[in-house]
Amino acid sequence: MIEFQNVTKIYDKGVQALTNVNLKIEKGEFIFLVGASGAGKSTFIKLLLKEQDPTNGKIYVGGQDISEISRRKIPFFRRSISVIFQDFRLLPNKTVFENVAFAMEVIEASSKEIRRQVPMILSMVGLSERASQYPHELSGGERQRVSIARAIVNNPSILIADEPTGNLDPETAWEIMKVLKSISRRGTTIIMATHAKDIVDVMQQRVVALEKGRIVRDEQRGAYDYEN
Ligand SMILES: Nc1ncnc2c1ncn2[C@@H]1O[C@H](COP(=O)(O)OP(=O)(O)OP(=O)(O)O)[C@@H](O)[C@H]1O
Repeated sequence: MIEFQNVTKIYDKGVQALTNVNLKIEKGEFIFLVGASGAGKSTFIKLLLKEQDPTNGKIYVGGQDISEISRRKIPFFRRSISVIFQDFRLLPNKTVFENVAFAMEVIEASSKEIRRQVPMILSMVGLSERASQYPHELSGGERQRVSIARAIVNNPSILIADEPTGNLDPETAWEIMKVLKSISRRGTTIIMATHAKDIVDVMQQRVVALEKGRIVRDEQRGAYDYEN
């Protein structure tokens, strides 16, 4: 469902962030993207989201060459891929319910659909009791669960998690991993960029390692295998 074919990205000023990257990711896979700072993880994610264009090579998502998506269709494309971040990025003046509902309002879902869908997703991430609270009234783990709820409420086929446990203590990080795993079991493809060695080692998922812009390792049930 995702395929990088010989993808190279050279930024202005000549920085070569990715070199001849070839990678196939099937629907529903859970992948850890690892590598030292500057190895090219964020570039990989930006190319996949079509925030940047590759200098060379092709990227296919759901069988479509994403370089051929017209400007007009980019918003629809972006709906199929959601992202969560280390710093949650919630709207501070909206409640938990409203933060999640907002993602549906943006795509013009009806209020009936919103009333049906948001409670269901909040229950999935274990936040039913927190619906009317504001982000500042929540723990870090709860905030990340809100951001996950918001990311999946419109049923994306791909969820990108960019260092999602980076701001969380180990126990809370594991709670978030359980939530991500349960989402992946529903068929959502998950790509998680991370430096969290413990998590990668215990989860035993596919590990793709980047080093200086090249894929140096791609293992099923892999380990982190790096010094942080
Ligand atoms: N917009 C840009 N313009 C020029 N160079 C860039 C740009 N973005 C990233 N780079 C460079 O490309 C290389 C890869 O960076 P990238 O952000 O993809 O790495 P990363 O693996 O995500 O690192 P981190 O773990 O620190 O987030 C680095 O050398 C970086 O300095």
